[in-house]
Amino acid sequence: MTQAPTLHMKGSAKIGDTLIFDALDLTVAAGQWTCLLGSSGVGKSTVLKLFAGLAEHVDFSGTFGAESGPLDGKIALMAQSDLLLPWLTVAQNVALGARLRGEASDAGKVASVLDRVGLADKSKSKPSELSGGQRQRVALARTLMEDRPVVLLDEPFSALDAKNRARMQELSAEVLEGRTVLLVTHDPAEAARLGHAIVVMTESGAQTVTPPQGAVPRAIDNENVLKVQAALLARLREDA
Ligand SMILES: Nc1ncnc2c1ncn2[C@@H]1O[C@H](COP(=O)(O)OP(=O)(O)OP(=O)(O)O)[C@@H](O)[C@H]1O
Repeated sequence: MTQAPTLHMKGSAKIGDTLIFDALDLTVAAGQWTCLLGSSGVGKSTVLKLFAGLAEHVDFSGTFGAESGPLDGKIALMAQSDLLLPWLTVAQNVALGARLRGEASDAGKVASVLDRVGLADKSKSKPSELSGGQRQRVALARTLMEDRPVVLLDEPFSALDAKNRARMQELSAEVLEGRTVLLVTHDPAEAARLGHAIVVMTESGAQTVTPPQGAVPRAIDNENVLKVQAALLARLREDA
């Protein structure tokens, strides 16, 4: 894998005549998890789409990118909607990246990743035969298949039950260790568990919140994790 870069974004974004965010100054440190929270509609997904080069509809003024050079081919994005292709099986959807690049897919790796997300028995199913949480785990598996130094995750665990959410957080932290990860989440507990850095986005910028100490994923019942979770929830309620 190429060295994981630091990302930055500084500026404002409009869609048509509507200002989406202003004076944003965001740094996503190399090889770490940065968790981005904030009210619905404040522009979190727009930030991810800008980094991924998928925001043609957005009028951005400012600078963004990696200090080390172009991001082309370095990013894996897991979007909010799962974007599974309905005519492909689960295994074929997980292998889609390789297929789109005209490469042979690694069947062993696909089987292993599906096993780790708990869907080994669904590999031949079509997306329409899955629950919402199962579909989200297929989309996560597809993202984890990609060997990219930058990984952008837009509410990747939002549809999961509590047990699977904890498991998928742990799996993602393990598989994505050393990569630059920007995770959009509405869940203060998730941010306190996974964030090396925690950023709350508002219409007028971004404020950092000090994360708990310790390696990620942190224990859910750790006293400092619970304290940061509570402080973060209070902070988010101020913006509501
Ligand atoms: N294609 C589009 N055309 C017009 N407006 C858009 C488009 N995409 C997003 N928006 C608007 O831009 C704003 C920011 O959207 P974005 O999806 O980035 O917010 P978000 O913070 O990720 O929200 P949520 O937490 O609800 O997912 C919203 O007001 C949304 O309505």
